[in-house]
Formats: sequence, structure tokens, C-alpha cells
Amino acid sequence: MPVSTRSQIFGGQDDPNNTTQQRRHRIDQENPKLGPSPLRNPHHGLKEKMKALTLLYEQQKQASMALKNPTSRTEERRFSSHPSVELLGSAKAKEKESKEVMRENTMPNATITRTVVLPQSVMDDAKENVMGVDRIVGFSCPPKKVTSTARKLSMEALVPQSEPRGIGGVTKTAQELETISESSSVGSRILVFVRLRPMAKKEKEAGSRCCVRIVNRKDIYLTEFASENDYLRLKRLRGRHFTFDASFPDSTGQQEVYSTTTSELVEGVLQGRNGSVFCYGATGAGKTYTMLGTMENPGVMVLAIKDLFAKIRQRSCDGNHVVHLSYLEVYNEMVRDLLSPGRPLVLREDKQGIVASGLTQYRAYSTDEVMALLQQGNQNRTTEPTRVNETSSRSHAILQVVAEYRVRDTAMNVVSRVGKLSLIDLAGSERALATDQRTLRSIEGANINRSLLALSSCINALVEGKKHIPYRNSKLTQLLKDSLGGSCNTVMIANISPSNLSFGETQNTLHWADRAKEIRTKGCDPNEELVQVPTTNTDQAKLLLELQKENRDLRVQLARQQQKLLTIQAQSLQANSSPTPSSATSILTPPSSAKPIEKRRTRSSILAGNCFTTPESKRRGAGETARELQQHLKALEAEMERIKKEHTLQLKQKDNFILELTRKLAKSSVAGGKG
Ligand SMILES: Nc1ncnc2c1ncn2[C@@H]1O[C@H](COP(=O)(O)OP(=O)(O)OP(=O)(O)O)[C@@H](O)[C@H]1O
Repeated sequence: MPVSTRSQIFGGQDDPNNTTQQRRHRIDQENPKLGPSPLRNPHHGLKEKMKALTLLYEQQKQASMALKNPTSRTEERRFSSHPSVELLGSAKAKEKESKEVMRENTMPNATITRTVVLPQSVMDDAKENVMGVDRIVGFSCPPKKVTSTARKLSMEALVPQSEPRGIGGVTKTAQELETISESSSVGSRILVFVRLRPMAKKEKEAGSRCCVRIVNRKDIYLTEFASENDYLRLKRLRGRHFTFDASFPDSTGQQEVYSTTTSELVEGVLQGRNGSVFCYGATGAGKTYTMLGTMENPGVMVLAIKDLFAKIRQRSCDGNHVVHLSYLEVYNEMVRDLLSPGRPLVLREDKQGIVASGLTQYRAYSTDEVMALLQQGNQNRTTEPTRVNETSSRSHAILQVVAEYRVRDTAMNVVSRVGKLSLIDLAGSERALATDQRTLRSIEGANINRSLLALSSCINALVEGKKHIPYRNSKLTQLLKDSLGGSCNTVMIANISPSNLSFGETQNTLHWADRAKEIRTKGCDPNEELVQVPTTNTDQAKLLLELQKENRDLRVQLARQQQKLLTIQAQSLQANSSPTPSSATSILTPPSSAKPIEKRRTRSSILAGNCFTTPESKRRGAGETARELQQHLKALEAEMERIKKEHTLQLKQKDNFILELTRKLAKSSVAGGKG
């Protein structure tokens, strides 16, 4: 109902101060020409109105009590491990929410018509998709109540959402609030964020218009026409208004996306909690940009790893942290190791969950090393130009970082905490026509859609609270089992394009993301276990063997890195002597990446400036490429030197420790012999 209708309805004698009556009288006096206002029976429907007013008053009371109730905040403090996180955003939202409820309930007339008045700030924000000054530091969007009639997801055109929501979720009833506060103690909800990418040059050239409006950093309106500003009408259009934990306009930087979505998960991982972040969206919507980014604007994967190592450095210099890394892709229903390409891997279930047997677990010591590994992994990832995206990822990529931390508790027991962070860049959801019709591409597309369809079935089953969740339907869902239904803090970032040419895909993504908000993962307790400190000779001997093995591994890693550096140096020299474009290309391809039979593109280095292959880079002169290579080589040399130093230091420390342990062992065996 339009806003103006409210002011036209005047209260009768049920108005406590009879102010509307006086106002009406004043208006009549001031405008004698208009004549007297139509007479109304002041007692008409008084009882009903009183009843409705009392009911609303009760609801309001319950709502404010629910707001005060600290248990209802469990939802927001889902990742409460970080003490410095303030819930400014949510506090503001709650304040706004209670004001809104108050305003509605204290309206002079008790007609139960829920007309939502958009606050001025919202209308102002609506003018542009630009972030305001204050940052989003917390989450406050509770999930919609799960109903048995919840709409099923489909990867094809979706039926619009059943009921419109209020602005920022302000139209919740007290019962809903109670349900939320009760259920929040059961587990944690998947947090869902949406990121809008800037309009691409190609889209502009094709004359496309922006069809997405982000308001208040949460609400998203899908409009077919850029000029459409009537948000009230839009809100009533079913399936065109969505509310998320946060929505990022096209001007949002990578750091902001990282800190809002993932930084708390990283903190949790160091406390032994599992965390997952996955990007979903149509092809070319910006998933890889968000996850991987470029050299100038690194994405979530890179920022998370940097942050993890920075936090580890702050905590300890004693080597109590061990970080392992693995990087795999699911391509055409096959799982492949991106760090050490070879035969497809087999999935099996063990006590840690679903694991890919034989997957390289690389021990990482520094951010630089991880960056180099990421670069190597991305070069091995399957990408292919499609009509929509020059470097479209044809596979789902999963980077897993496992951090183990050993600390002493108050009773001086050694406690080991293991946290796992999974960062997932899904392949683009797409329609066959939007990409390509060639055979290989259609098989790929079918497989991509198959796994995404399997993912949507799992989400449907989880949302509907079904006992059987069909994880086994695809490799992707098996690998995501932990993230969706396990004890894990999960974040989903849905990427969308602003172009009206992608309206259908955008609507599909938003519906799907909206649905994902309803998934609850199990409560996430830290993975902690007591470590048996070796007391007997056998235990010490075991530890000694383990340490020696670790040292051997470290030496092998060091030798491999040196070998790689030498190869790059040799290739660079060769490039300098005959700088032809073909030799330059061969240098960009790492010696280790065995190419499969089908034509696969490799992403150019994120360290070299951009993780995407652009047509310009191909056109660049050989001289320029050689110069770039020199710079790249220098950077690599410096990086190698640093890694070498770190490794040598660690080897030395370990050698000393082994020596000490051997001495102790010898002593105790001598003492044992004497005894
Ligand atoms: N937020 C952003 N800011 C600037 N450029 C962006 C942004 N998001 C995406 N892009 C650009 O849009 C293009 C497509 O993005 P990207 O490759 O990340 O899409 P994608 O969703 O991973 O696609 P696919 O599923 O096909 O792999 C790239 O050129 C990328 O640089």
C-alpha cells in the first residue's frame, strides 16, 4: 500500500490524545473552502480497534523482550571467537527494527495494514550502489523461518519466491524472533553475502544496462530497467527483492570483502574450528576474481593465507604451528591434485571426513611459499575461453589449509588444536547456450551443471531437514559435505553481474543464495585433543624418527625449490638470447605441469601481475616479455633466498633438537643398563 494512505486514515476516539481529531478540526478551520470533513461515527468499530491495538501492544512487548534476551544474540556471535568483533551493524539494525515495529504499532489507527515506510537513509542510499562511510562489522540477518512448503531449487529458470520480505528483515514477528533465538543454540547458520561486479567493457559495448540496485548494504533489488526507482513497488514484485548478511556494491574492494566474510573464519581456524568459504555464481560473474584476485588486488584465498601467517607470527615464534596445504580441482567428475598433477584421485571417507587419497599435503612455512604454490596450482587449473568469459574456470577448485597448533593448557598438558579452512571457487553455473556448443564444452558444462545441481539438491534436503542428504550424487558435494552439514562455520559469496543481459542468471543466483541462508551447520566446537608427551624410551624414539622424517622432507622441498630456480634461470638466459614470443610462452608454462590431451589454458601468474590471460599480454613484444621475465626472476630469486633461509633455520633447530633427544636417549639407556 502506498505510504500516503496512512496519513489519510485518521483516528477516532481511540486516539489516546485525540490529536488527530484536533488536527482534523484545525485543518477544517484553516481551509474553510474545502468544507467540513466527512463525518464519521467516532464509535464505529471501536472494540475491534481496541482489540487489535492490545494485540499489537502485546506483540511489541514480546518483540522488545526477545531483543533484550541475550540468547537471541548467539546467532550473530556465531564466530564469537574474535573478541574485537563488534556487532555495530547488527545493533544498528536491531535499533532500526524496534523503531520500525514501534512506529507501526503506535500508529493512530489500528488498521492492520503493514505499510513499510522506507527510511530516508535507505532512499538516499538507493540512489547509488556506493558504500557509505561506516563498515559492516557484524551480521544481523536472521534466517527466514523454514517452512515445509519451501520452494525447491532448480538450476533452470526459477519460480519466484513465495513471500516478500520486509526491508532488512524488519517485518519479523515476535514469534519469529523467538524461534530464531531458540534455534540459534542448535547450530550455526551459513552466512550469505552477495558481491556485484562492475559492468564489463563488453557489456557496455553491447548496450546493456544495470539491473541490480544495492540498498543499505543488505538489500538487493532486481530491476529490468535501470531507471526504475520505485522501491516500494519493486518490493512487492515477487522474487525481486532479497536481503543478505551483506551485499557488496561494485565499488567494494577485495580487503573489505575479505574482512567482512572470511577474517573471522581464519581466527576460528587457529582455535581449532573448521571454516569454509565458497563462491557461487554464473560464468563471468567474478568468482575467481573474488577468490584469487590479481597481483594488485589479491583475493580471499591470498588474503586469508597472509592473515593466517600474520596471526601465527603474532602468537608464537616457537614453531608450535604447523600449516599444511592442499589444492585440488573437480573437473568432469574427476578429482585432480593441482599441486602435483597426475592420475585422478579417489575419494574415501575416514574419521576426518571425506578425503582424496594421495592428495599432496604441502607443509608451508611462509606466505610467499604459499603464494608460489597457489600460482603453481592455478597454472594447472583447467580454464577455457567461453563466449561469456575469456578465462572461464571449467572446474571447481578447493584450497584447503590445515593449521595445527600445540599449546599447554593450565594443567600443563600439551593440547593439539587442528583447524581446517576450505576456500572453494566453484565453476560457473551456466546455460549451454550462454557458453559454447562444442562437444568438449558441452560435456564440461553438463558436468558442471550436474555437480551444481547435486549441490542444490543437498541444499534443498538440508533446508527441509531431511534425514538423507544426497552428498554422494557428485564429487563436489562429497567434498563439501563437511562445509554444508558438518561442524563448520560456512560462508557463501554469491557473485552477480550488473548487466540486464544476465538478468536470468542473476535472479537464479540470488534465489539460490537466498535459499542457502536457511542451512544450519552443526555447532562448531574446536577440534582439540590431548597430546601424549613422550615419557618412555619407545615414545622418544618414535618422536625422533618422526622428526628425522620431517627433516628429510624439508630437505627434499628445499632441493626441489633450488632445482626450480635453476630451471627458471636457464630458461630466462635462453629467452634473452633468442627473445621470440614462442620461447617466452614456454617459460610461462612450468616444467612440472603435464598437459592433458585436451587443450587447456593456463592462468598466467598472479605473482606476475594478473591471474588472467589477457589478449594484450599475447600481443606484447618479446622484448617486453623478456624484461618482465627478468623482473619475475629477480622476485623469485629473492623469494627463494628467503625460503632457503627459513628452511635452513628450521633444519638447524630440528637438528639440535634431534641431537638433544639422541643424547637423552643414550643417557637413559645407559642408566637403564646400569640399573
Ligand atoms: N569485483 C570486480 N572488480 C573488477 N573486475 C572484476 C570484478 N569481478 C570480476 N571482475 C572481472 O570480470 C571478469 C570475469 O571474472 P571471473 O573470471 O572472476 O569470473 P568467474 O565467475 O570466475 O567466471 P567463470 O565461472 O567463467 O570462471 C574478469 O576479467 C575479472 O577481472
